[in-house]
Amino acid sequence: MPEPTDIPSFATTQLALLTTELNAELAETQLLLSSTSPSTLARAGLAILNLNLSSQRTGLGGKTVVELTLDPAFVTKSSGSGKGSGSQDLPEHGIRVGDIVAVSEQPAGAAKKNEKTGLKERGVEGVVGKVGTERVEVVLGKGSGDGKEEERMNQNMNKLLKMTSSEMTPFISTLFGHSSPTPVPSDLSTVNVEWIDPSLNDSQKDAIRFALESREVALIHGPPGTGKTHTLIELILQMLKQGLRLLVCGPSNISVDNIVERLASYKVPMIRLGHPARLLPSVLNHSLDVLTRTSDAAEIVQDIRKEIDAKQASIRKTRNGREKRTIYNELRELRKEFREREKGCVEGLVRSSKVVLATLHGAGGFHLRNQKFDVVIVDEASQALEAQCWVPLLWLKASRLVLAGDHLQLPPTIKSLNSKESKARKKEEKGKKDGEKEEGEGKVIKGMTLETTLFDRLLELHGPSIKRMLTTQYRMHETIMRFPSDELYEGKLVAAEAVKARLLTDLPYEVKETEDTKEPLVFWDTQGGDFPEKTEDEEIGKKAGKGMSLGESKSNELEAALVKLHVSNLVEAGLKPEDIAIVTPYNAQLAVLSQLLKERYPGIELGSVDGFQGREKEAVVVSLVRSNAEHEVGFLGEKRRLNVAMTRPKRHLCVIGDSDTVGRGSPFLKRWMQFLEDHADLRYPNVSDVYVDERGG
Ligand SMILES: Nc1ncnc2c1ncn2[C@@H]1O[C@H](COP(=O)(O)OP(=O)(O)OP(=O)(O)O)[C@@H](O)[C@H]1O
Repeated sequence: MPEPTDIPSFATTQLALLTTELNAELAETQLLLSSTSPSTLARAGLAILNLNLSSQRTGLGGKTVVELTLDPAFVTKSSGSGKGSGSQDLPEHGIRVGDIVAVSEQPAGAAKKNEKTGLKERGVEGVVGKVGTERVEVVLGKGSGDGKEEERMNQNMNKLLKMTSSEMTPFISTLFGHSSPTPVPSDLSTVNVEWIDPSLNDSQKDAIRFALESREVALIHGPPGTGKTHTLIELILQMLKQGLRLLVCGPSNISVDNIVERLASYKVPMIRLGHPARLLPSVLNHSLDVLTRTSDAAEIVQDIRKEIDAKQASIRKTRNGREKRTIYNELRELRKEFREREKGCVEGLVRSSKVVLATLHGAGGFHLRNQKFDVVIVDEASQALEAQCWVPLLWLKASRLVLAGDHLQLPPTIKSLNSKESKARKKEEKGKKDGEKEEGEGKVIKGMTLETTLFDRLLELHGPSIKRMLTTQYRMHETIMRFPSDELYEGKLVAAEAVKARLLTDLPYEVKETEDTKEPLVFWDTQGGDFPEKTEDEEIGKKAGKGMSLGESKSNELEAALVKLHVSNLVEAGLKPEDIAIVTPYNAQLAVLSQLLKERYPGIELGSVDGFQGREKEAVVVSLVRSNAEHEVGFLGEKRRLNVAMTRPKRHLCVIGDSDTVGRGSPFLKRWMQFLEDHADLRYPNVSDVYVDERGG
């Protein structure tokens, strides 16, 4: 077993890494805002220009909501639909509900001509509440409610840094490897559980029993399609039956909402903390903001609200100055009481709640101050920064933890991994002698990055005995599953009966049998150098700035033409474009593919591998892009990225790439290329194939 982690050193390292990361993020946004004009941002879908404030109201939680529509004076041919009534369709943009945005004054007149200098004024921050064809609604105020994410993570790491030995609970000691978790018997089949969901499979039941028996920490390892969330729902229900109080978290709002939605069907009374504009509409009824207005306890708060409204109306009727002043004084008192009662109501609601759900960051908010939970459960834990996980753990003095995730898919996205600052920091680390400490600090742990998650670290510290893996997968055809299972999951994955032999031709609508639709796995091998890659500066923020990067990227136009050929063959056979996704690791290739396909097949989904994690489709085409004489594969070399790419499809996976370049990238890639050669339906395309198609279609 590896050495226990020195806590001050861990905290010092995390603090340094978090600072580097924050600086990298700031630098990227700064660069974008200072070097890019508003109109360029708008072209990239990152801004909407020429908006007017059309209305303003008070929304949920007393937050100000502004509605923005296109200024009729600025309507251009490409935007408005000319309905005449003043409202016009907004131009194409990539702004979505839940995005954090700034509403700022647009440079006018002479300033507009000089707009190359970019948007210096950041404006008012808010969260997008609604997006319509003609209007956007923004809920003003800070996105995450209270406090910046970075500040909260830093506070927690500082707390760890200064932790005294009396504060070191057995739980924290286990999390750093200073003690081992209380052993759980390896055979749990005798543990008696009355299952609420009878359809659970054996590995899911085993994982739940394991988590129920564990005292400090349990990991539930859920490879692609194995029903990780499904398992967590049963675990939550079982823990509630045992009378435990639970805090359920995830790194993103969507990961939390996903659980709220599924728990709701079991009528579990629960509270979802978080900014209402960032929650799915289906979970709003469980949100603290709404419950504060609708629950029984809220009635007494509402009574005062009515009184305030009535008093306010009476001011308008009063001419007498003295009377007015009296009413103002009364109003002030009423408002104070309103705030106190609302606070009491909120506290009461949270205190009486057996399950509270929030993002990891949200769990550090003031609503949960001094709250005690028996177990903290974190879904998608391998997508969360470790410092994020410490927010609920330290703030709520947790003593028992369940993490669900898959450390063999992509970790959280880190911007600073290759930044200048991070390189400088590494150099500085190198200069210091091993074990050298600054006064009052821990030493910096070499080789630690923010990509190392709590899930990874715990596995490394305590070994596989602290986890249980789910092994039946409900997504992929057996042939698609084989390689990732053998390479990454010890060959343990089993395809569920219902999915293991499913083909495109078995879809509930008619798909003709062709040489493509009858194959679960197709490989177009472009080896030979006729399909070369190209290096280009990545376009900014294609599609809503997701995966926005200013670095250089790779594309491969001929390979993109092959993608188009394959897609058109599938569609010709009857497959709906909505059932097809194309994924590629390179944003520049995404742009090329988008131009080639989006207009002809609007329903098709195009995405980066990183952006497609967590998703699935009936048919997936993977464009590998790299093809060069030097056999360079760049970040294709990352196993976890390839794992995500190859485990998205249900019935059909088509890989397009140059086995000669890709196969020399790493032993893993070599084995994958060999596997495809042995098990996929192989095609060796000629450049003329795609040229013919281009002329013909
Ligand atoms: N025991 C089961 N029997 C039948 N279907 C199941 C079972 N467990 C999970 N599934 C199905 O498998 C699919 C994936 O489950 P779920 O959405 O819970 O997984 P996830 O953990 O959220 O996703 P992933 O496994 O991709 O991370 C769902 O369609 C779910 O209905």
